[in-house]
Amino acid sequence: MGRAETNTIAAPPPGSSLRTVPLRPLIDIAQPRLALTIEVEGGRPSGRTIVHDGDVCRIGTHASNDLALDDPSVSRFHCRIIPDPHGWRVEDLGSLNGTVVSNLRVLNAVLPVEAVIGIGQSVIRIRSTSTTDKELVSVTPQFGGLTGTGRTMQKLFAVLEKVAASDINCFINGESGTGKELVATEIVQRGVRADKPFVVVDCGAISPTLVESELFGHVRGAFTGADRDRVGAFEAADGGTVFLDEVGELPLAVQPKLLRALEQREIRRVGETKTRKVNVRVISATNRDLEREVNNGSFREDLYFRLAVITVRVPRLRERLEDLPYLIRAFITQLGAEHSEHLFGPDVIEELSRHEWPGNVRELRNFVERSVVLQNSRMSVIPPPPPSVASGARAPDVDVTVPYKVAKENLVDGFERAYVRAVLAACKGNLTAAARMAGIDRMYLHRLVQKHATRDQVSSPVSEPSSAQQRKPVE
Ligand SMILES: Nc1ncnc2c1ncn2[C@@H]1O[C@H](COP(=O)(O)OP(=O)(O)OP(=O)(O)O)[C@@H](O)[C@H]1O
Repeated sequence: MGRAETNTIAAPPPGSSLRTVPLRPLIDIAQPRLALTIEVEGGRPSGRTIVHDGDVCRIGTHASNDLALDDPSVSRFHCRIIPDPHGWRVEDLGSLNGTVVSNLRVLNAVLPVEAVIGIGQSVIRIRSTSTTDKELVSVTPQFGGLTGTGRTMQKLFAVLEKVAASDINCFINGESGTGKELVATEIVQRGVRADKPFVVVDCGAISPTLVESELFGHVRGAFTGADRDRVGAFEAADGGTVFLDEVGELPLAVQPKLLRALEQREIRRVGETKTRKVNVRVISATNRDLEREVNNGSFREDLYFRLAVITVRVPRLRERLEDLPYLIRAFITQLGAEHSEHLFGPDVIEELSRHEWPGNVRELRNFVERSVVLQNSRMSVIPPPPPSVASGARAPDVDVTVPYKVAKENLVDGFERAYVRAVLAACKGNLTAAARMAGIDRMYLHRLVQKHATRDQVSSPVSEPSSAQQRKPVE
């Protein structure tokens, strides 16, 4: 099992299976390293060099970047360089003047070991290496409810330990199903506010007109249907923590009010003039690219910095395939299905490591559950992912003879109907499983189903286990 004990490679080593993975694996602590030499900065010759160890390297004019450039033609958050199974990848963040590699403007490109990139009037030479002090250290694959053995997850656990010990606002970024909510829960449970209220608000599952009331409450008569006073999430969590899930969905109109709550530590219920003091820690998460949204003006920069005093990035499952056997073992234990370990032999792990996992750990968990139930772990039993998880979705056709608002409503309507139908079909009509797969609140999915009357059209029987939902918008 020697090869199973290092995980600088992405895929689980050949021959690994649940029976053969060590309980305390070893990781190679050598870090990927970038040397960035700024040859030209804002049109002027420079020559300064910075060395960046580890994860994502962010470049732009804002001081919070790993490489902050003095160049007015560079965007605040211009691009980032990300470690990737093929080396390093440069990703443009919707910058105004673009990112150029080998005379080509690129949105997303894998870099050679040595590359020159042009952004604005700056030129940066990038060389990738890795730190030389290789050493193998033993790691615990578990951090509370989070399983992860690879270098990225072990680094994440170390960061979470520090974030939990502090009381600052924290922003969690990662694709859907990577474990952001679990990360938030670990931070809270290990922090000083562990025994205080923890209120979850799923900003993506609330109608935009109701978000303000969900966050800050309202008084009777504030709007049609407000027939009694209502406490919002911030008041309900006083002394504790508010978790703003899908914070990227927060309407622009509500953003200044959230900023005020964070800066002044006071809120105002909708329909009321007096303010109320609150003492709340805010943890927020999104699978959207907030730096890109700041660049294009759909998310306020000042709010972003208030929320993201520290940013925690949760890696995609694809970036940490060495964790597959450990995750599967954890899910099997949670299911009490140890008798099904035989379903995940080396050939199955090998097959799973070739899958893209667009739904990340949630998709893997669903797969393990289904495999245990069906006693079949072949990939062919995985239904195709619902439409939203495809990242490179094609831009829709637009009809400019229809007013913008109507065209948008029609489009959203069609998307909702298609999504609900696909996710229910994928989960054989099980509403709770479908809500979990879609990453939305079950009640919200239920409302969508009613709105589009889609459930009747799903051929499989609908089952609704009575298990309580873990995540609800505040009541
Ligand atoms: N590292 C992990 N170890 C064990 N289980 C995990 C891990 N990451 C995610 N999961 C499981 O995967 C599922 C999805 O996790 P979670 O809801 O935290 O993801 P998320 O990133 O918040 O998703 P979304 O953005 O769609 O809300 C949950 O069942 C969770 O328990």
